[in-house]
Amino acid sequence: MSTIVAPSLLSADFLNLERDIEMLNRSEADWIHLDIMDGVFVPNISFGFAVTNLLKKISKKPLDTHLMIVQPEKFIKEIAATGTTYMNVHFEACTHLHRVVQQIRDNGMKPAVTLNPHTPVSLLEDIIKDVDMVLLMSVNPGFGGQKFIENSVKKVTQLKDMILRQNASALIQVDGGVNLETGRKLVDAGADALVAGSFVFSSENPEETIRQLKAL
Ligand SMILES: O=C(CO)[C@H](O)[C@H](O)COP(=O)(O)O
Ligand SMILES: [Fe+2]
Repeated sequence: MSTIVAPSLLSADFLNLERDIEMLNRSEADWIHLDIMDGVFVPNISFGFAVTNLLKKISKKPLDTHLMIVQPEKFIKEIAATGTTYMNVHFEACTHLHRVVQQIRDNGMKPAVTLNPHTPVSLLEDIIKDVDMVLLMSVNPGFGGQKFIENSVKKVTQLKDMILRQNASALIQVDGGVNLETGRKLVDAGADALVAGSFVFSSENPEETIRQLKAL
């Protein structure tokens, strides 16, 4: 299976969003990654439902929504209405993660849990069989274009071991500072899906960059 590639819209040109979505539609990208930030969980605010509700009209790719917000359970119905496939909630933002995961599934979406760089993979032992994907942050969430944290490669290996040991089926996704060099290390360690923002959108030929990431 080739690597799943989910370009992050955070680095797109917001004055030409339709043009960039059409480029992603033409490309080999598997999903479109949407970064929603609230200015509380992370020190930045990105875009909200006004944008995501328009995207479903023109995106031909499944949506992968990464919620960097406190109390994500408050917005499950609104997120479901955006037509997203994956709803990624942060482990650090959910007191009752098991309940949130169930509610996401009950609302027709695939639940995914996201870990900050400092959160140990071992904390997923009792939830791994209930989620469809784990998103490991390889930068501190909040901004695109940051430097990859090398310790993330070790976390992919640890997570892969846990998934195999428990006979679980969760995909491993990594987000932050992904390029061909860091992507190679992550895929070799067991990553199934890569998110890439600045590397894709600041390249001269984003479609070719997506193709190269998929070939890793
Ligand atoms: O979740 C995110 C930021 O919090 C983004 O998905 C991520 O940073 C992508 O940007 P880049 O590939 O430029 O690091
Ligand atoms: Fe993200």
